[in-house]
Amino acid sequence: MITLRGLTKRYGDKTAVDGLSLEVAAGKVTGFLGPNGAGKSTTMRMIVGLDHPSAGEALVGGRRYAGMPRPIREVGALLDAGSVHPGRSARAHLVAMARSNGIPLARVDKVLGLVGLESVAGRRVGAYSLGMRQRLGIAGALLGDPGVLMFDEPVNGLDPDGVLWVRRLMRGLAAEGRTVFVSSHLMSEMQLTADRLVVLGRGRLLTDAPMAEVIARGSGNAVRVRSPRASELAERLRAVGAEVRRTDEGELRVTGLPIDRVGLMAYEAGVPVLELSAVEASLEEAYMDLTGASVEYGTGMPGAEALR
Ligand SMILES: Nc1ncnc2c1ncn2[C@@H]1O[C@H](COP(=O)(O)OP(=O)(O)OP(=O)(O)O)[C@@H](O)[C@H]1O
Repeated sequence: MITLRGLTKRYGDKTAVDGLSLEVAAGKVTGFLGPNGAGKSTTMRMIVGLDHPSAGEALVGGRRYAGMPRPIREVGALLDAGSVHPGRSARAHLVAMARSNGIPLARVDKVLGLVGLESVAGRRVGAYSLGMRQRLGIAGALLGDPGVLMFDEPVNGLDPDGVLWVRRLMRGLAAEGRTVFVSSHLMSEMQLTADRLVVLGRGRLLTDAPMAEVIARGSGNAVRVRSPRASELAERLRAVGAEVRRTDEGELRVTGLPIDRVGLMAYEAGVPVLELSAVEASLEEAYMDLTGASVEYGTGMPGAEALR
């Protein structure tokens, strides 16, 4: 379990992490989300003692990282896949880590096999692709067989096969009772991987809740209806209190009315309907609703014409 109590990090007058208090439970995958610069990496760095909190504390299994005699046996982390010396081989890197942490060398081949790097383990890491470096970083996190694992953007640079592999790995580690804390900007992937979500915005906690609850709170559940007389239908739907948005020429997104009611109203009004479908709420929409006001480096969502 990871426990954060009033965790705060200031850089000059910038507060990167602002009074964060929460618990990341064992036996679950907890997704860590937030816009660029929200403070996710800084939080993870403080958990593994790479940054010192300006206030508050971060505990793993009730203890500070700095007080652990063999820390990588208790918490494994992939924070920056590019941090390995490029002249070293993957095996040499893992052997050095194992030696300095009292881990049997047999474990090196075990984790190389687990991440699928055994055939290239003797090659210089400098010649590795981004995806291979990610796999090596994951191998390093798993080396000490720790009960707590943290991954900062683990699927960054991985091909679809690698993304699926990471998802299965995270789920498997949680099923073994480990604490898995993982950050990502890929909402669709997170929706498939995490049980619970922690969302940050400008260093502050926006949400700490089960995945299903976060999605249900979003405005994603809706009805899509396509009609050549969309404006007329929109007017009728609004008149009974529905919220109606035009998403495309002749296409409406309706919230606040069940799908049958939308269909019946169109029928009663004699408005032709070309498509009527339920839109499943997605994490992406719920996330956008949650973080809209916290995006620091927003683009204002330009259309393609603005980029020409
Ligand atoms: N060493 C540092 N010195 C000064 N400011 C820093 C330092 N490290 C991080 N920051 C600032 O702290 C804030 C939080 O950064 P952090 O990297 O933790 O965010 P993040 O949520 O991981 O973002 P991203 O999704 O872009 O990786 C940012 O505004 C960043 O510029």
